[in-house]
Amino acid sequence: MAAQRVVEVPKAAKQTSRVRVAVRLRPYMVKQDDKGEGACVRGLDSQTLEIINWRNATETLQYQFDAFHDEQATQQEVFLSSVKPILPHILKGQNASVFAYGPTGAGKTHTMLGGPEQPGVIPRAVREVFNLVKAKEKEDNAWDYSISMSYLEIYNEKVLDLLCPSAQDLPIREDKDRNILIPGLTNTPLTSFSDFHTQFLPASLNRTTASTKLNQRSSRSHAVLLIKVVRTQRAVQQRVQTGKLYLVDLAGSEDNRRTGNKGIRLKESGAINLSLFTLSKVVDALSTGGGGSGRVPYRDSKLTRLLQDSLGGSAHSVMITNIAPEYTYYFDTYTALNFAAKSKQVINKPFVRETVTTPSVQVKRSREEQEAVGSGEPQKKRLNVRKKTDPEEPIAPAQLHSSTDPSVLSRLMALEKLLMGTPVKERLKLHREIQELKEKQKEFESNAKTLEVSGNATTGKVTDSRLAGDSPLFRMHLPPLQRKQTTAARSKKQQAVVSPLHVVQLCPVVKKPPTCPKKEKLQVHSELPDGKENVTAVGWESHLDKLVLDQSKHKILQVLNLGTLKDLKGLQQIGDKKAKLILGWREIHGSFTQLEDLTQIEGITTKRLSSFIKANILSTMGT
Ligand SMILES: Nc1ncnc2c1ncn2[C@@H]1O[C@H](COP(=O)(O)OP(=O)(O)OP(=O)(O)O)[C@@H](O)[C@H]1O
Repeated sequence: MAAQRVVEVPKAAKQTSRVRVAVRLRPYMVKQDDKGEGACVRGLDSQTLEIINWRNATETLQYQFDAFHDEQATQQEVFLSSVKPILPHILKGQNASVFAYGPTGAGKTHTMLGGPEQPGVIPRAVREVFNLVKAKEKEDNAWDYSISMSYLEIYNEKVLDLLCPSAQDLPIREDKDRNILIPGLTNTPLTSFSDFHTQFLPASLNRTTASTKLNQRSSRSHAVLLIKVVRTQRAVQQRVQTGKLYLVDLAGSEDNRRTGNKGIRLKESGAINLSLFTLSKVVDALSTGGGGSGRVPYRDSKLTRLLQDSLGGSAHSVMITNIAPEYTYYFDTYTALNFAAKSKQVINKPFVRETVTTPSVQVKRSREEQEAVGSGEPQKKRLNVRKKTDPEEPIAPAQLHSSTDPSVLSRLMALEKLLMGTPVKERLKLHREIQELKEKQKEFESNAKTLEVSGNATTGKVTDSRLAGDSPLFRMHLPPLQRKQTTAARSKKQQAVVSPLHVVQLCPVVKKPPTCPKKEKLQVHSELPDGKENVTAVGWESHLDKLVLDQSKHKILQVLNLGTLKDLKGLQQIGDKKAKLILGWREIHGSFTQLEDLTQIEGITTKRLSSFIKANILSTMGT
């Protein structure tokens, strides 16, 4: 019978570890922004960046992360500051993960993979793992180390083995100790870095990529490289520790109006956006302590299921959010920054994965080993008995790293969304709730400020304008970040800094006449009786600033693609029947690429569509 026991985890290893978040801004690419409007985002220092506030082009929103890498940052700098520090953990039986997140074309693959001239995080990290193992072996010969790799992609919700491309969709399983396993996935032993190179490069070519309007070689899948380090003690009573390093290049979040995706690209895009949406829900749940319900929706997509160990699980995680400076990317950048800010609240609980076996007794192989088909895994007898963790257990509340309470902010954002499509009489109620949340937020900010003053708040997210005068950032005398040739009215207030998710009244920059079109809004009815179309005045859009108009349309599209039945019914001119038809359409076709797709729904003609768009946009303005 096998003798086994889980070794007591050292106290230090039980410490929680926050997901580190770095943001990398890629250089400006003129081609992608023919209008030459300049950058909409820029760095202020090694942790802080600012982006123009879409609600008021004369203001900027400021974010602070663990690291900010500007457009000049080299691959080496990104690696040294954001990735290298977490690697030693995997030699101690802990998990680590690095994943690149961001809109399509913002530089994720460049960061993770790079090229022969500028190798990215993946080759650098693997080389470093070999260096660390070598140094350990020299320092102490009581342990044997072995390194192996697996490489897979998640494409259209299928798990495909990149080291064995003929393999079919692989299942993701969980063993009794809550370890995530992929039976049948190739696990190749590595003897040196050049060995890795030989295996990895051809496998990378198996990854699914295609050309979209925004990126000639756009990754259409999430690529996950797994480097496993197993160390075995040479003593009679063998201790075996297994550490895993996940290096993940996520597919880009996509706005199909801009990617120009159609057909198969559109289907891929639906799968990509769905899994990234689930990822954001997981992060949301983790950063708000399980959203109150204690359930983290890891199982809702293959990506999150696989990353279960890397987010809120047992790993030391680093998320590198890639962003692009061009105006065309503005809303993607804004969304990515808010997602990244949320990820900072996720707390991981690292622990050592160690087993002890008595070699004289025949050892029963663990399920993981049994399932590692053709793995060529180190042949040492070992059991991966891991300390039991419950990935769906309620999460400890996140530490206060920010002057912005994430739960309040999420709720505010959700309310804003709701407000957009709520009939006038119901808005009063929502307004009241928003007021209350604002109060709560104010209170939270003042608490955070007190913490900052006492030197505790070292990694806050957003700088409040009231703190701006004290901030070193404002001693830099940078010229205001403004869109070139903007149609926005100039305000007397220059470079004010606001908390990004404050609910501010959305008032369009009006060209002529200079008033908000409130009256027109009042003529909008909530749902038109069948057959009677409310044909609205021509040219109303010309009164609104294009940025505001685009943002409003984007918001409507978000509700159409992500909203529940209730959210959909909250939209102007959408009743129960149409809301259900929209849900049905989504089931079959995936996401709406543009609002015009609504005409594919029974009963929505072009005229009705324009009436619908107008009603919903104007109702937002009137709040
Ligand atoms: N820091 C950088 N320095 C120089 N070029 C960069 C940088 N980041 C990205 N690029 C270039 O920008 C283009 C798009 O980058 P990349 O393919 O890495 O984007 P991506 O985020 O992986 O996109 P997708 O999600 O569509 O795969 C590439 O030509 C890449 O070489």
